[in-house]
Amino acid sequence: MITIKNLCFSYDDNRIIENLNVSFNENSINCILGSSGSGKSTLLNLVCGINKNYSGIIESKGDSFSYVFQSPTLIPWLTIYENMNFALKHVIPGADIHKKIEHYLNLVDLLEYKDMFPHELSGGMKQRVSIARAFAFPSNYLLMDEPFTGLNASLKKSLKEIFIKLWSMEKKTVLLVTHDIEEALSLSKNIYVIKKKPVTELLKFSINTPLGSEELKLFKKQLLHYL
Ligand SMILES: Nc1ncnc2c1ncn2[C@@H]1O[C@H](COP(=O)(O)OP(=O)(O)OP(=O)(O)O)[C@@H](O)[C@H]1O
Repeated sequence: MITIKNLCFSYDDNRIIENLNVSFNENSINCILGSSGSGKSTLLNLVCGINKNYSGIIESKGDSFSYVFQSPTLIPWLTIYENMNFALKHVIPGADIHKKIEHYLNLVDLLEYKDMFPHELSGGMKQRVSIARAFAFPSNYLLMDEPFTGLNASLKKSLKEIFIKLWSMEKKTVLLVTHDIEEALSLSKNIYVIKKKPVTELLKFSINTPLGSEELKLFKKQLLHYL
């Protein structure tokens, strides 16, 4: 569970978050939806401790995080296998690491590419490595910042399927930020909408039963109102 109490944060005079109270469901996918510049990445950076000068309380049990960003952050001079190894070598015992890397690369259908370098892979393949690395890392939380943005529709669909497959096998508490309503609806039952800047509240929508097409249209219209 991630719980945020009375959180305030500014970049100099630019107030981004003002007295925010929110908690996110454990072992579920929580999508944070907001327009560009509304403070989504800032909030993720606060949760994982990159942004430090805040007031208020951010509680997260376990405090270990994996990340997937919009552009895959792979080290160019290391192979795919070595990139995985680099991220995991301090947190996974030496005897287990080889099996673990191969297991996760296999899950994202990239085992045969393990000795290639990032520049030899497509954008979608590199993002699959990022997803494999994020799940291989022994963390409680997975923070995803626009992980499917900028990819074409079929690539986006297959990456989302891979993400859901790994998450269903090993549930982590996911905070995924996006400005894409369709993406949020396709990934999560828990959608938190940033209404405006500064962020004073996240409007929570829980979708527990599948929506009919008319309900869905209405719901999207309601969400668009905030974006
Ligand atoms: N390191 C920084 N220093 C100063 N201002 C920043 C910094 N990072 C972000 N900002 C400002 O904070 C505000 C929120 O930025 P943030 O990146 O959190 O928004 P976002 O919702 O993630 O946007 P996008 O969807 O475009 O990535 C913006 O006005 C931005 O200019």
